[in-house]
Formats: sequence, structure tokens, C-alpha cells
Amino acid sequence: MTTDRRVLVHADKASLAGAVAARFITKIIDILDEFDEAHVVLSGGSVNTDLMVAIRNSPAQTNVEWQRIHFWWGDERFVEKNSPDRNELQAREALLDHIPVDEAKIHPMASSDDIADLDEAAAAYARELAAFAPDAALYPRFDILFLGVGPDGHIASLFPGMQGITVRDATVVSVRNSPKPPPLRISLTLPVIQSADRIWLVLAGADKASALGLALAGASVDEVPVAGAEGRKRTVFFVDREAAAEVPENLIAPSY
Ligand SMILES: O=C(O)[C@H](O)[C@@H](O)[C@H](O)[C@H](O)COP(=O)(O)O
Repeated sequence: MTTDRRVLVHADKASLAGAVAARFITKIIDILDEFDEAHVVLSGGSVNTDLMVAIRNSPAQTNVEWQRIHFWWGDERFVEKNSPDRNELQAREALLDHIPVDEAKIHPMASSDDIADLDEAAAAYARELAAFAPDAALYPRFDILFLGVGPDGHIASLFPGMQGITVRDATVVSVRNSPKPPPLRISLTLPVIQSADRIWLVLAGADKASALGLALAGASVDEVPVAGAEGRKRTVFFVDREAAAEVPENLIAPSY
């Protein structure tokens, strides 16, 4: 599957966000040199939100042709449109409202105001993915898919020991009893996550160390979902020192 999986360690959470932002800007400019459009999947969570703020604050971001990028989400909390819990709202406030995006290329998952039924909302996102997929594919070719990681090892809204992480025959799942509130969510499934050319996981803090260590040591995906984060071309774990505490030394690449 993947050709490369590496861990890049930064001193702390603040330098992590700045470093990933700089790398993202460079990489997305390269991708847009090669392709007419790019597809990027955004993540919720505090570390990824800090990253989006760092992207917006980087002087280099004015060199990105933002209107050529499609933005998708890995998961969403199924709440009202204006709820501060919405990953969409957080991403808009952190980044999307501040850059010249093409609104037709922003693909949020439905809120409970848009579609009252959770399963219908998940099905609608599957249709949206298929509508922007090449040929007969079920979803676009994602250039970069960002993920946060929970202390329990969850990615997107795929939680340990729950049904969502086992789903292989759908692109989007509804989640009804998320252990992390709010309980109702929508998530991309693991096969879609693994289809991305690049998965960039961004995580910080001592409470992530055990999940990361287990994932890299080959834990089962059902028990530690982040163990299944492997993109087609490259998978990078961007972490701070605290989160790296249980990463085997031989997997740590020099960050500078
Ligand atoms: O939907 C959610 O509840 C969050 O988006 C969640 O999946 C988050 O990405 C991780 O828990 C990491 O969060 P932090 O970056 O805040 O540690």
C-alpha cells in the first residue's frame, strides 16, 4: 500500500503548526503545477485548527491559487449549521474565510439543519464525493488528507472497537454513539482515507503518545484506528516531542 511512512518531530505545538503550514504551502504549489485542481481533506481538532491558522498567517500563502483547490472534510459533527462544534465552521473561521477560495469547491458535510436524518446526510456526502470523482470512481483523488488523532487512537470519526472502523463497502458512514461528544457524526471510511496520495497526521501532547506508539508498533486497526492511516504515496506523522515519546527511535526522521 504505502511506500513511505515517517514521523517528523518538532519541539512543541506552536512550532509544529508553523512547520506543517510551510510544508503544506510548498507541496500544494507543486501539486498545482502538476494538476489543474487539487483535492485537500481537512480535519477538525485543536491541532489541525492551529495549523489552519498558521497557513492563513503565512506570508507565503498568497502564492497559492486557492480557487483551484477543492476542500473536503474527513468527518463532521452532526449538529446545527451554526454550532461552534462544526468542523466546517472551525475551518472557515481559521482559514477558508480568509483566503480566496471558490465556494463551489468547498464540500462540507451536511448539518442537521440541511438534512434532518443522519443516514441521509451520510448518503448525501457519498453522492458529493462521487460527483467529483474521476471516471467511474466513488471519490476524488485526494492529494493531501489531514487527520488529527484522539488519545484513544481514533481518526476522523472512526473510533476503536466501533462499527465505523470496520466498514469497507461504503465511502461514508454515520456514527450514532461517538464516545467523544457530540454523539452523532459523519465520517469518511478507512478505504477512502487510505486512497489519499498523502496522509498528513498532525498531533501534539503527551496524551497522544501511547496511541501513536501502538499504531507504529503494528496494533490492530480495529483497536487503534490510527494504525490504519496509510496513504498511497506517503504518510507523515507530524508530531511534537511529547506525542513522540513512545515512537521507536528508528522511525523518527530528522525534521530539519
Ligand atoms: O471530531 C472530533 O471530535 C475531533 O475532530 C477529533 O477527531 C480530533 O481530530 C482529535 O480528537 C484530535 O483532536 P486535538 O487535535 O484537539 O487533540
